[in-house]
Amino acid sequence: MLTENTDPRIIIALDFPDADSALSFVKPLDPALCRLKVGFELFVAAGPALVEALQARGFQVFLDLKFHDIPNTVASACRAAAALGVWMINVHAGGGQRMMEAAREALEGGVDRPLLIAVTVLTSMDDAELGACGIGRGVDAQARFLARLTQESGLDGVVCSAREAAALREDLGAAFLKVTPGIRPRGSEAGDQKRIVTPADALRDGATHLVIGRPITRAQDPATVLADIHGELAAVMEA
Ligand SMILES: O=C(O)c1cc(=O)[nH]c(=O)n1[C@@H]1O[C@H](COP(=O)(O)O)[C@@H](O)[C@H]1O
Repeated sequence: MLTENTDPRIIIALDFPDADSALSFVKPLDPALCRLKVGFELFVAAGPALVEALQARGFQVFLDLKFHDIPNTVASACRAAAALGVWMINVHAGGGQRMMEAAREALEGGVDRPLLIAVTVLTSMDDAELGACGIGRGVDAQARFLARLTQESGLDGVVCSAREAAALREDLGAAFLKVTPGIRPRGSEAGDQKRIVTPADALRDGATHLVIGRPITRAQDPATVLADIHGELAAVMEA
């Protein structure tokens, strides 16, 4: 049997409308082979009870609520998220250094505190879209800039595209987490993602965790797609 008991680097994005569909989806999945990401849609619909139900089934949960507000509000939200016993939480790096430091300080001293990471530039954006928001330096430079700010604020890592992972490994080291959505196995549809990368290339370029949603959640046989991706990653690690 395929196992990766220590630190499954694949995080499945559970973008489902309600608890029942999420729980029936995870039934055939092995918690040794993946973690689960609960985002806005599912958390708004199903709340902390769903997070607890997933944890009771043995899964570690990344609560992806991308907090972005004044420092005091974000710190309180992070404290509330940590109380759920989740594995990872996130904020937007664009909230600034004081906001990120407040988030980190809110988690200090907790037993088994969640990992805290910050979103740099969304993987759905390209240079043109970023430029239209008034940021003309381009996606690569902006992601590097915000990742450095995140490290200086004392966080554990960033959410970025795997396209930026190699540069961030160079800038900030291999241990700084690079959690990469926009992963697309060869032949799967990009959807709304602009900066996509295959699982093998992401790992090769220094992604520490791969967030994968629709290519697994919309597959006919999700457990087989997950096993195939593990096979692709194992080949990179053995090479
Ligand atoms: O923070 C995230 O997880 C995130 C950041 C980002 O820049 N891009 C991004 O796609 N995500 C999330 O990653 C998941 C990607 O899902 P798929 O595009 O279906 O693989 C979604 O749940 C997004 O909310």
